[in-house]
Amino acid sequence: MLRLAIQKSGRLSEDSLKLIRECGISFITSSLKLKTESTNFPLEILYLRDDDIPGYVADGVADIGIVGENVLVEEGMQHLAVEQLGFSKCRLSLAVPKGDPYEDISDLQGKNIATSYPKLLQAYLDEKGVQANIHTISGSVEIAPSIGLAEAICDIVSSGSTLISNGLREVERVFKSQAVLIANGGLNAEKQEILNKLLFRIHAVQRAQKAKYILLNAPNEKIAEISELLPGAKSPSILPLAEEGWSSLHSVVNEDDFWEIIEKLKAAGAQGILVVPIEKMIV
Ligand SMILES: Nc1ncnc2c1ncn2[C@@H]1O[C@H](COP(=O)(O)OP(=O)(O)OP(=O)(O)O)[C@@H](O)[C@H]1O
Ligand SMILES: O=P(O)(O)OC[C@H]1O[C@H](OP(=O)(O)OP(=O)(O)O)[C@H](O)[C@@H]1O
Ligand SMILES: [Mg+2]
Repeated sequence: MLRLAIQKSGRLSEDSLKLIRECGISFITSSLKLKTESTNFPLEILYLRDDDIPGYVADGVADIGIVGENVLVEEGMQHLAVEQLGFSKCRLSLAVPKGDPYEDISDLQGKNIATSYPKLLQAYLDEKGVQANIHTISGSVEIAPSIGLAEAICDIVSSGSTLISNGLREVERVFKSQAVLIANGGLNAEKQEILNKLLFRIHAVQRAQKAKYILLNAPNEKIAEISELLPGAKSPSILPLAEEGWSSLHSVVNEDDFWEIIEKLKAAGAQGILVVPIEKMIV
């Protein structure tokens, strides 16, 4: 049985559980139970505070975990990282009160900065050759300037709405983060095999998230031109339609460029274009 540590409640929780479920792994959740076993995969899930996850994985209390890269690097545990998971994307940024005449990082020389990430911030300031006083606080960092605790803050930003609500302006991006899967380096062969199976499923889910299945109708004389626009997994499937002289083409397109491809397909004579999500994708 492999032990997975995930955040009990917070910004990582929902998507961590969603990923495990999309891998076809079933388990029963209850807000009171801090440990559950999957009913169809050799996995036990521990629900923890995110800050504790890297330490537990390093000590072998948990075998694997899901945590933000910001926490992992802050705790000096980046060697545990297995791979990025593509959710809980955010950045660690410096911000000052919006009326502050900030021009560049040298304006923070000798200032007080409140943060929950003193090591990441110190590394950034060192790199820029700036000396400042770092005040470590564990939460509600955005309040610090308005209560006279610091002239600037360094905290997690995603949409930026918390900064705006607190009259702050983002001035420097210190670190880019997303959720990452971490693992203990000394897993035995049995646990490593379970992890490999889990990774195989995660990759199938991730590939599917980036891809769309596309179906369209085209006159036969346009098939070659349209096929060129549809790289697909190999090459498009072509099926004859009941109507003479027409075919249906099926393929896979990348989410990032499908709008552009669709414009080109229409211009090339494609009709009845359908784009549908893919649940799993194995190559
Ligand atoms: N607004 C956000 N958007 C996207 N990701 C975020 C956001 N805020 C934080 N994160 C990411 O999610 C992780 C967990 O954030 P959260 O705010 O839930 O942590 P926390 O309050 O320290 O939780 P815990 O109670 O488990 O200690 C952060 O370390 C960061 O990687
Ligand atoms: O840029 P935004 O989209 O506004 O997000 C940023 C906020 O999100 C996180 O806090 P969260 O809401 O998770 O609360 P917390 O302080 O309890 O961690 C983070 O600490 C910021 O305060
Ligand atoms: Mg925390």
